[in-house]
Amino acid sequence: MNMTPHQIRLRLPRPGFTLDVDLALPARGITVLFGTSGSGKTTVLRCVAGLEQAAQAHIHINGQVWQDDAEGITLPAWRRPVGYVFQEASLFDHLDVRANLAYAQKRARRGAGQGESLLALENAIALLGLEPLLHRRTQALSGGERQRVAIARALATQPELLLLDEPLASLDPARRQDILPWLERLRDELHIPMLYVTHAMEEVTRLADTLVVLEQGQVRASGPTARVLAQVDGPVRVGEDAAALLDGHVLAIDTTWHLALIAFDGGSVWISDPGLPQGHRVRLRVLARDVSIATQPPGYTSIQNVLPCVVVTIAPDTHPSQAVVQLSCGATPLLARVTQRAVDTLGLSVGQSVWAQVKALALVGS
Ligand SMILES: Nc1ncnc2c1ncn2[C@@H]1O[C@H](COP(=O)(O)OP(=O)(O)OP(=O)(O)O)[C@@H](O)[C@H]1O
Repeated sequence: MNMTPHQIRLRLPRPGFTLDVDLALPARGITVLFGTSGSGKTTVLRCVAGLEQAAQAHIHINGQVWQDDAEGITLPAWRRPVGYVFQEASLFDHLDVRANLAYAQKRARRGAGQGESLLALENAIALLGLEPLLHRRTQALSGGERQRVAIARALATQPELLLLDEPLASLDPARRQDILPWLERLRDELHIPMLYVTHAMEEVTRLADTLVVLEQGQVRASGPTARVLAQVDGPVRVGEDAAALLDGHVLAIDTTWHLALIAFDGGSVWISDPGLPQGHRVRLRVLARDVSIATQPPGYTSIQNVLPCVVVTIAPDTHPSQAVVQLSCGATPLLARVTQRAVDTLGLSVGQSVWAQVKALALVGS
């Protein structure tokens, strides 16, 4: 993948809080900024958009300098080609969906030809599936539909970077489930990077290609999501939620038993057939509590997935009876939560070859 340089370095001191981050965004895909309330996530987005002035900033996006204090360059907010999606979509209520989008398209950045900007509008409508809604009044939209319009509106301005600040936070759980597939589609199909703020673990595991964990204005961890989540001493290993990610694709479907075989870098697992076609990309969240360990290949077991792995680390868990074992299955990290007694009786040690057992029914593909 072409890793074009999108560099964001920001320093902003405030009383009792200093933002100090250095991020290199991949050319495309979703980089999630994750962290507790007050860790500085929104401030990063506001500084990048030019809505707030960092004391020192170096923001280079797609080969352009948006801000470089060492060079005395600061583009005003209105000249930065950025799309911004907020928690609440503030649409014009007196206009229908198409008119809301057309208004944004007219504001498309200078230099873009009329044809190019109309194409951006039509692409945004298609990407967010808005054709059936184009003539609806915005008051007649559900919360999830409003957010899809807000995202399309941001894309109609032909941004080079899309900023999304907790776009699902104001939606109820059912509406959130409706919109997640659209965000997955953006992640897979958009050719610009997205910086996405959330403190919801489900959005991290479903959407993030790259994960940046902020704590009190500082970057505590960053990197490919699967790697950051699998750090047993990392900031995201939270209680019952400790989990690893398997990024794979549908390799085969067993129609007799309604199972699908998902291949990932290091092996394959059976899951209940999610109804996706062969070759479709699938991301699986594997909770540490659903993984057990055997030191011999197990026979006569109901467990459908037995993966040869190597023990990478063994760390204490939140309760003294438990341990979290980081395993590597080929190139893919896995986590297993087991009892300290099991670690002792099995004589588990770093570097040992073991078999991870994962129940097929514990895995849900998306
Ligand atoms: N305009 C402002 N002036 C001064 N301090 C601010 C301002 N906006 C935010 N802060 C403070 O800066 C810190 C970071 O705030 P920020 O809103 O970026 O955090 P966040 O991670 O986005 O939080 P949340 O998840 O609650 O939205 C907090 O301590 C906050 O109180």
